[in-house]
Amino acid sequence: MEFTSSQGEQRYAALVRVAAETVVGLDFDGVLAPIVDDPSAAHIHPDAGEVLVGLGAQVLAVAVITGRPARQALDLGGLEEVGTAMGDAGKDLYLFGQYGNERWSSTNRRVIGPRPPHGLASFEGELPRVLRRVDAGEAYVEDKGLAVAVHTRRLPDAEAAFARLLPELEALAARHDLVVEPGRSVIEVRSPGSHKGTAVRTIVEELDAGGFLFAGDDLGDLEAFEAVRQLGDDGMPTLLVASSSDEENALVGLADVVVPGPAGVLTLLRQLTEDAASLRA
Ligand SMILES: O=P(O)(O)OC[C@H]1O[C@H](O[C@H]2O[C@H](CO)[C@@H](O)[C@H](O)[C@H]2O)[C@H](O)[C@@H](O)[C@@H]1O
Repeated sequence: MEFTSSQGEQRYAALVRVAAETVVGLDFDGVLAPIVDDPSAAHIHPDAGEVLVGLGAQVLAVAVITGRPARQALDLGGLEEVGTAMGDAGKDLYLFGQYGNERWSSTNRRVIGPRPPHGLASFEGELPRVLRRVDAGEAYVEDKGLAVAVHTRRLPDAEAAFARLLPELEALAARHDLVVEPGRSVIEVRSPGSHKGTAVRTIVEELDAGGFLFAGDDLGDLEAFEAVRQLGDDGMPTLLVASSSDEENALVGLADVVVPGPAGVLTLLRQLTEDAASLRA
């Protein structure tokens, strides 16, 4: 792992000391699951389950905080099983789906969430015409129940299509009281209000956490980074981890540690597990 400064290294050491009170918050795509062309074909890294269960034994809790619908993340990640194994060891796995709009935990195994926002159905009705108008009629449209994600990754010139689409979708979303969440070759349209920073603050308060690690890779993780940085400014030991890629580096300059993709995230979490166990022994 590559610390971005000596302060980052000190933050890691401080977090190890409070591991038993620490919540580890993890994004899903790009952090636990490698990025693939087809969103429905994403899978959690093969080592993730074992790493998360080992980590769970050393920390207060593990929380997956994702833009995915909670049910989808549970299925693509095998997270029900991970939650069961953590539960057997007396620890909990938490899942915040759709940017904090949905919740699931290994103790309460139901996905809880709101109804779709007013305006989403009419937005979807107008979407095909807008896509065709900017020559993006072939974009993959992911219906997420509470949101819609327009993916450009599989279009011939994904970057140009993204640039043409963003202002159009911002305008259409605004007309339907919705907001856009741009990401890696994706523009998501959803209700305003909730974001990953809200999820971070919620779990800190609920569990009375004494430390926080968050790992992210994309623009949708910025609010979580801001929330964790605020916790750090207020005196809590924290660590911000950027899972790096060639396509998005917005988090790199804000992170304490930069790691190469999901494999790098898991290496760091293994190290944290070992260091926390050694200190406790
Ligand atoms: O918050 P996350 O867990 O990072 O979820 C954000 C979005 O991830 C998914 O899209 C991303 O991953 C796909 C599969 O690797 C990739 O094809 C796409 O280009 C990425 O943007 C997911 O499809 C979205 O619904 C999530 O909101």
